[in-house]
Amino acid sequence: MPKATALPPQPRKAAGAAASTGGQFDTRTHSEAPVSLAGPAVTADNYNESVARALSAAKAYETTDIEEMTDAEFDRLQAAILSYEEANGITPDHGLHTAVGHGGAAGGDIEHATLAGSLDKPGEEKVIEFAEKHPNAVIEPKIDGMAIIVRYKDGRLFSAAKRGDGYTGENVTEKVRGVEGLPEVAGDGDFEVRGELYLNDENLAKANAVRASQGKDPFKNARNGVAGMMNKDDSTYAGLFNFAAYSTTVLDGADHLDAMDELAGMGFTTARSLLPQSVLDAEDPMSAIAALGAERKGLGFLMDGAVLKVPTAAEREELGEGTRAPKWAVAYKYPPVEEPTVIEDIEYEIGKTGRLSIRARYTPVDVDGSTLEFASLHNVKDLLSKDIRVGDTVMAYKAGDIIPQVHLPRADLRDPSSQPWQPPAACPKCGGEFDKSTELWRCTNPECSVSGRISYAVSRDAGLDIEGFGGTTGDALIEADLVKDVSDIFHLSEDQLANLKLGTTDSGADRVLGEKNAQKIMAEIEKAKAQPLNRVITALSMRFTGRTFGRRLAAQFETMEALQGATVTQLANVEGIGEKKAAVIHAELAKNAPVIERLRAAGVNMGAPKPKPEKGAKAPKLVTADGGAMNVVITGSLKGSALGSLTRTGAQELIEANGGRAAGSVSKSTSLLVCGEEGSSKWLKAKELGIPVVTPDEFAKMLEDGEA
Ligand SMILES: NC(=O)c1ccc[n+]([C@@H]2O[C@H](COP(=O)([O-])OP(=O)(O)OC[C@H]3O[C@@H](n4cnc5c(N)ncnc54)[C@H](O)[C@@H]3O)[C@@H](O)[C@H]2O)c1
Ligand SMILES: [Zn+2]
Repeated sequence: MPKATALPPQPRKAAGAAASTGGQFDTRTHSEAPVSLAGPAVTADNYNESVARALSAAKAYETTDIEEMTDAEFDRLQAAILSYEEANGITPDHGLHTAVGHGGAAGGDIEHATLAGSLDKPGEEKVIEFAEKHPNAVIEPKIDGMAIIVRYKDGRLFSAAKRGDGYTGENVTEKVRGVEGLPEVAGDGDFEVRGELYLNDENLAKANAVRASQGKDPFKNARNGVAGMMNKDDSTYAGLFNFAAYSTTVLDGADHLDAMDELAGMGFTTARSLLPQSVLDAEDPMSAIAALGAERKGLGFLMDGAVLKVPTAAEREELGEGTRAPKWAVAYKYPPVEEPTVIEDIEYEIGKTGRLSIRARYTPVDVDGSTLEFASLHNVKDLLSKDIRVGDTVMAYKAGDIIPQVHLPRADLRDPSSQPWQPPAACPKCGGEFDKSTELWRCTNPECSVSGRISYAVSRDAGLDIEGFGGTTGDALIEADLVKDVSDIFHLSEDQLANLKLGTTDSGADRVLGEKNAQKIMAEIEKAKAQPLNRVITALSMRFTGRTFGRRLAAQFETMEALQGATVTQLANVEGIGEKKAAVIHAELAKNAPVIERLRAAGVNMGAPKPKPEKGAKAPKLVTADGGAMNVVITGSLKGSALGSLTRTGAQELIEANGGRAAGSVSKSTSLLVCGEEGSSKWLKAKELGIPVVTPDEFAKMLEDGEA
């Protein structure tokens, strides 16, 4: 079971960022040493098993959409195997380091004219060395998909094959006809084009829509998508690929750049044409590589590296081919954008708006240049559907390069005794109940969050009755720190409201409250300044000053000043309050003095002493024969009656303004029941106790005529 950890308040984030995740956590990265999941070194004990694991992963990688490990994990495992073999003089025959495909690919029925090899990825130092040795080398994007070798005969697409084992490959001709960037007709000659079959974001989305319609999980990424789609016998994904060429025999003996231009002229997409080219500076090749890498996000397709190539045919000939890759090119692979790590805890926080945010804390891990430690987990539903558990191995990545996320819990690495995560039963901050009506759970305790307090303060029934202030608008004001307590409402400017950011539109523009709405709310705020004192007291959201006590305190002290000056004993004498509550209210009043002062400064009603009844003035209407206040209970709907415009609190205020006392339930001490529904439980009780019952209309008349 994950333990619930209530966090100390976190530094604020921009409202937009918080809104996009529903999260409140500070997601800054962290500087502890990252974890490496390289696994144990390869030893005599695990050598065979390590090779088998690598071969199995390579096979799955080549022929299915299943990724048994990440590329970085695979590369580390392969390097560990190689170094064990070198240290022990082993000459392996498993094919993991030879030809292509890391032993994963089988040959096929199409023979390649020349070796369809891989690319050497020698690491930064060797890449720099290569650039220094070949100052005329060009740089181009390395697209992450699947290599295909396409042959044209008389200018018509004749065959297409996978790379296979480097010598022969599977025939995929019919699968690639009609693919974007790969024309069916090109000139009139015989030639070969090699290039990458890949998925841009648009085609990945389309392919995933196909999968969704078949009830299948989406592809994990575009690379796995291509492998999975090429493996299918059906034509479900026909046309949903992209193609970009990176080598050709179309111009015999020509410079690489000319050959690529020629292809582009024939209607091919070339790898070079996909990205604005940076020029390779032999003195500082890494800066050009970094510049190309900086374009990675927002490209709309996967690019996993940069390729440095010697462009002239003569030099290529001279340098020749290695056993698995040409010697005239090298690739630099960009650091992975996600890394595996282990979830250590699932943590909760209740934000200012009362929303539950959930995040995972995991073993710190280096991803694309920063160390990550936390991931936003969105909402309860999302977390349950992903089935992420404490102890799980997950992939950590940066979403939009700011807010880290995790995905893909690895069921195969899961401790068999691990338990599914359980959402918290109650608010971890106050123990209150959750409102689960939307995906972002919210604590319903008004005292638990700023938002809870503010929505209570502006509510029509209990508070200052300010319309248009709840929901999104209220939350946005709170997120933007424009409203921290009720007094801030009365110091808002029309400009602040008009420019309040409520979210973003579909096209990414800011959605603001706007002038018209701002004017309406300003008018509501102005009107609220005249609300009766009892509502102002209640709107302060102090403990024990809800509707009923708000009214009793207002009736007793008449002005805010008098209430603030009241001693604990004076407060305790108010009906129903008593010593204990009085001490709390006294302390709350002192604590809220600055808020009250700001309300006063804004012109909010602070009450006025009641004028002494003049001689001959009418006596209050709701008094008993012995001069005490009548206990009046109002129940049922007031709609359609003479009291129809009143809320429950409004009706209770009316009773008290007429000298009565509003009560909630019928008992022996009830003097009168106002009830429009014969036969209701209160009506029956009143009849049973012999208490007079009047309809709302009769009651309104009573107050007019003074016939109580
Ligand atoms: N996750 C796994 O389980 C798993 C298993 C096996 C291999 N792999 C990954 O596969 C990769 C190894 O495959 P590889 O040997 O084919 O190397 P590679 O795919 O990294 O590089 C060679 C390929 O790059 C492609 N390419 C893209 N743009 C190019 C351009 N502009 N010019 C030239 N070539 C371009 C070509 O298809 C070429 O065949 C490694 O990254 C490894 O991590 C992963
Ligand atoms: Zn709470």
